[in-house]
Amino acid sequence: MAVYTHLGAEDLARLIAEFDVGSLRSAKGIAEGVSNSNWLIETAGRDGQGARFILTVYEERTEVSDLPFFLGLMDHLSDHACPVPATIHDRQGQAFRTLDGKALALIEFLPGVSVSQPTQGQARAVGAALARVHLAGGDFAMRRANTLGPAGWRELIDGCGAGGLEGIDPALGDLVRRELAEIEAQWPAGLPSGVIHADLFPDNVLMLGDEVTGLIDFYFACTDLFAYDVAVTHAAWCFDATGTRFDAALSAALLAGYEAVRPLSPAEHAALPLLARGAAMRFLASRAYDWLHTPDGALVTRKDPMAFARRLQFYRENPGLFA
Ligand SMILES: Nc1ncnc2c1ncn2[C@@H]1O[C@H](COP(=O)(O)OP(=O)(O)OP(=O)(O)O)[C@@H](O)[C@H]1O
Ligand SMILES: N[C@@H](CCO)C(=O)O
Repeated sequence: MAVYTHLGAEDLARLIAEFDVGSLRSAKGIAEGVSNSNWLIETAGRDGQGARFILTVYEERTEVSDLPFFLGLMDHLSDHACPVPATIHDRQGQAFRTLDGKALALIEFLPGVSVSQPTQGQARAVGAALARVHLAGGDFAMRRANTLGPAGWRELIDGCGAGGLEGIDPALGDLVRRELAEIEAQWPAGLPSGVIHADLFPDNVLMLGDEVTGLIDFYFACTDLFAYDVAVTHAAWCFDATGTRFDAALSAALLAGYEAVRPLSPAEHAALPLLARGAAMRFLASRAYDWLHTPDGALVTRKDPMAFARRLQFYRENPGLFA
């Protein structure tokens, strides 16, 4: 359950009074999510008709110094007609506050649910929404380096320690070392870049039918290659949860949706096979690290690194996939 911080009723009421959203009516902890603590907040609203918000308390994984980028980007994309929640600024105009040493933000509530078995129509809509984010980020002034690019993957893998990967699966160490070296050596330079989401998994997309109603969780967003973001989204959407079954129809729909809004250049197309191996490596590395470092008895469910080792192998064995 992802509510790591305890906030009493009085704390919450005092906190909500710092925003012009009406008085607190209810607050319920949200079980989904692993990084931060989230509550669904109901208030009287400015007009007394009721209003809903998400309250996020940022835990260790989110650097407070990155919040101006993340929250500024959400506001920017929301202003540019992307389905992204805006942040509610407090009465002093601040996008985030601190309480007991932790940063927190009040965020617009968006309707919709996260799908677990996407349809082609939904994959197409997600591709189009991603392309809109890439275009709308064009005049966002702030930059943030991708801390989970190739150098960050190597750090995570090194952090798994001698024999760590083999403890997860006997063949994992060899696969990762060989792939990491190849991906690093061939990583493309000079492709179009800008603001990317970098973690657009189904659980970070809210949908109603085929409509994308919310893109959330911008806490890995950064400045990097657009085509890498396409590859991340491809790896996240086009396989079953175990990474065993690739769905070619979802893949075609996702890419067609993206290209209907922002066509990929020939160089971006050519780079996709390698970028997809990189995307699989990114989640394999963070999941393997977490797998080995999450204490027994922790409240969060560890995510299976092998689901991305299988994707990595699939991308490696099918370089013609994006042709
Ligand atoms: N703006 C929003 N509108 C509606 N629901 C939201 C919104 N933001 C978050 N949620 C709900 O809260 C849940 C947890 O949010 P989120 O995924 O951002 O948590 P997290 O712990 O930061 O993420 P992660 O698990 O990816 O690290 C989501 O699955 C969604 O149900
Ligand atoms: N979306 C990621 C978690 C955030 O990095 C995963 O499924 O591993």
